[in-house]
Amino acid sequence: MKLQKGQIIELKIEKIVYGGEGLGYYNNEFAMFVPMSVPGDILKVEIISLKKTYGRALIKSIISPGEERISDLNRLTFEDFQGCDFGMLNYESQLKYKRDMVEDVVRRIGKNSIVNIEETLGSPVESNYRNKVIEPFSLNGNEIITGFFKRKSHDVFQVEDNMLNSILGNKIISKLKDILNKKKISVYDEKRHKGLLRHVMVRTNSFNEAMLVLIINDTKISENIKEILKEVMDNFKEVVSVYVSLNDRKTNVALGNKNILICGEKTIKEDISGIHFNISPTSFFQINLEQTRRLYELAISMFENIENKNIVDAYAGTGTIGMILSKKAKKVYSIEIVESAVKDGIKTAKENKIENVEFICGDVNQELGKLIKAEAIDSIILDPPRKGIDEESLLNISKVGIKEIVYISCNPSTFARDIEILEKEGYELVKVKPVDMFPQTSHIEVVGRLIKK
Ligand SMILES: C[S@@+](CC[C@H](N)C(=O)[O-])C[C@H]1O[C@@H](n2cnc3c(N)ncnc32)[C@H](O)[C@@H]1O
Repeated sequence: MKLQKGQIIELKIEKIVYGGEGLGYYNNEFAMFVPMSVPGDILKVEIISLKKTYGRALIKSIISPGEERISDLNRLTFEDFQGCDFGMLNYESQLKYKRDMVEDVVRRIGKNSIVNIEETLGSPVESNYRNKVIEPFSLNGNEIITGFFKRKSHDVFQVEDNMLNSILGNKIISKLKDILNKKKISVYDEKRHKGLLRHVMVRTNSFNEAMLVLIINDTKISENIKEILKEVMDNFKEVVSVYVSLNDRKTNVALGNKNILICGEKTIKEDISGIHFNISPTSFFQINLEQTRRLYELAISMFENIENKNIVDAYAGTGTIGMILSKKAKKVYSIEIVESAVKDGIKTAKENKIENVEFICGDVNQELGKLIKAEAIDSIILDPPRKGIDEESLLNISKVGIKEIVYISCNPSTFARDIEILEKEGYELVKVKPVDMFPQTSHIEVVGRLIKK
């Protein structure tokens, strides 16, 4: 029988593939990918798309659950459980499949069949770990809501007490929504490019403090909006910093170019390794604090010896790794493209009396080549965004013969691609450790050590 979109079929899930979806074969031959499914599941699924050789389907009901499925089946909405596309798996299995995904890309894309992929380092905190929450506004009838975009769409679904967000973040957003609903503020409609409320962002820290950023489609801030934000601040002594971000562009990027402090502090603080870091609204900061401490410790332990070494921290963010390294290294050069992050880093270095870190504000693709030609660099740590590293930068590192590289990546595919380039240049990948920064999701961080042969 020819399959059709909308058809409901029975399917047994065989495995989880890279990207996190389950895979089953209809009639033992036609590949069907199913989000939030678990190997061993026998399911009723509805086909939502069909290609020549494969299709995608959503779970309608579970006939018999796979062994690794969590017992609380009621928690699941089947399509996308609170943005937790691995929320249906028990935690141990999440770690196992994440390791397998890293192995898959290192072997397939990185063409490395030798290196041992270690077990995933699990997170000590499995829920409510996000110290940054950013949610789009939407309307449900007349009610202002915030939440998640449905898969492959811009429709928003609301989640009460989201299980990834910090608990304080959830409370602040909930209060803000109450006030906005009372005041009947308009919500941004991206098709018409009209309406005010675009996103809300809340950063929280380990001192139980919060930064609130309201992102609006406007070029100025009305008194009404200022009053609303002050009311939120009056309700939460934890809120130490309030911003409005003006974003009147037609864009998917949440934060605008102008971020205006309404009240409180310019930055929120966080402590890692006894250093108090400063974080502005637009600066990158790792979202799972407890696991970040372990990630940094692991990455730094992968250097053979940092004492008296000159080290580059490329893609430095607010300078976290570089400043921890600077406790033992001779000198650290931190390269970062976002100006606010560099400013935060310079402020942190000053406040913590760190004098052997030099910040370079610019694009790694240009600045790294210049720096390593000018200075004798012993080692480098790379922590790029998802798209990975420009090939020219990798070739530059190799040309000057830097002996050891520690590479942190939040995207194993681009990590594997870059590793292959470095291996062709005479580097050997000697250690790979997946680190779970994002429990309940299929995202996985990976740290690798490379040495020049
Ligand atoms: C994954 S974050 C890592 C930040 C930092 N190492 C940390 O752990 O907080 C990547 C950083 O690279 C920066 N970035 C992205 N593209 C860049 C480029 N071409 N040159 C320099 N920095 C870049 C981003 O702004 C972000 O701060």
